[in-house]
Amino acid sequence: KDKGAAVSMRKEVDANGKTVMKPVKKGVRDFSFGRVLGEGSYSTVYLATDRQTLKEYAIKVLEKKHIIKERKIKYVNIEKDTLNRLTEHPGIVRLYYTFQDESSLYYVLDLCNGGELLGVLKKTGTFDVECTRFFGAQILDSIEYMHSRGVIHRDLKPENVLLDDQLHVKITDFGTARLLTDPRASISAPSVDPLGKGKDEDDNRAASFVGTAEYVSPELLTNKNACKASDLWAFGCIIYQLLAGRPPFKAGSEYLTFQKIVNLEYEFPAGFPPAARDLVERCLVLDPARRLTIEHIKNHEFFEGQPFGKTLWRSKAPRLRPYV
Ligand SMILES: C[C@@H](Nc1nc2c(c3cc(-c4cn[nH]c4)ccc13)C(=O)N=C/C2=C\CC1CC1)C(C)(C)C
Repeated sequence: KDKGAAVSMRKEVDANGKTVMKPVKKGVRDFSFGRVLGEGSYSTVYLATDRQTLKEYAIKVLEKKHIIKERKIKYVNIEKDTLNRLTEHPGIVRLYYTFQDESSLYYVLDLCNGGELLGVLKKTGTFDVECTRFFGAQILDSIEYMHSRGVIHRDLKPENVLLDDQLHVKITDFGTARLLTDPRASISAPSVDPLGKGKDEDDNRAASFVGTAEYVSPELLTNKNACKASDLWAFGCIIYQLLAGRPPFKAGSEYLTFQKIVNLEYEFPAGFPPAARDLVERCLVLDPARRLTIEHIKNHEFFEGQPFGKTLWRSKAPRLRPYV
């Protein structure tokens, strides 16, 4: 049964003549579908307009046949459970409702008109310190919320950071997230797991899943277990990339990229801002237990004077300027 908030109600008379209100389930016919916004490996995201309210949404469509054939049912359920867990934060793309027809599943979500952060970065090449602080603070605030709800994203990268029409951040793509069974579980370092069996509900996925090469944390490559600190490794890679215009670890093949990561082989371009350099160096630490925590990052010199929490999400985006 699809959860998700029913938005409109209708009157019905029940068996003993009493008038009762019933939620009306939205369906495909309630939307007019527009252009394709993005294509995932198992999904297509369309622009869509609600015919009653004329409100615009993004609708992610997943083909049931394809999901079953590719044995991705677990990923689909993880994504939906994650989206249903992460409901009230401005930095997380919001799931309004879901429905299905005989061929597909439909998720009705926030429309992020600014597209992917990677796309915006490619236009200016790099971001200056002010822009990097603005986007970095929002990504960090969103990671803090995810972790507080027992969610590890595991595949954070500029393609998965979307922007709304105020250029505010919306984190997306939770199919590869790891849901901690006990949300209060503070897995700050990978659980020691000598038998490599994995401990929680997604142990076989934990063992098998690896994120996008350039942003994968060393612990995921060495002992297969991602932890909350893995998202902060990715955060360090993203801060580096916003200022440098390219990720810190990039080689001709995935294998060579992995080698650079586990050997911590990267260097800063000349003129890289010193405070940002110090922050990145303290996030890109091989031992997850020694990596900066979210609290430390918020108090780091690079974010000096940067408001977090509600003020952050009300502030206007700075003009996008390259870091020259
Ligand atoms: C990362 C994702 N790309 C995208 N996912 C979403 C978009 C989105 C929008 C544009 C866009 C808008 N204007 N111009 C471009 C380009 C790519 C998008 C959106 O608006 N709302 C929710 C989305 C995703 C929700 C997520 C829970 C599944 C992939 C490539 C996987 C399809």
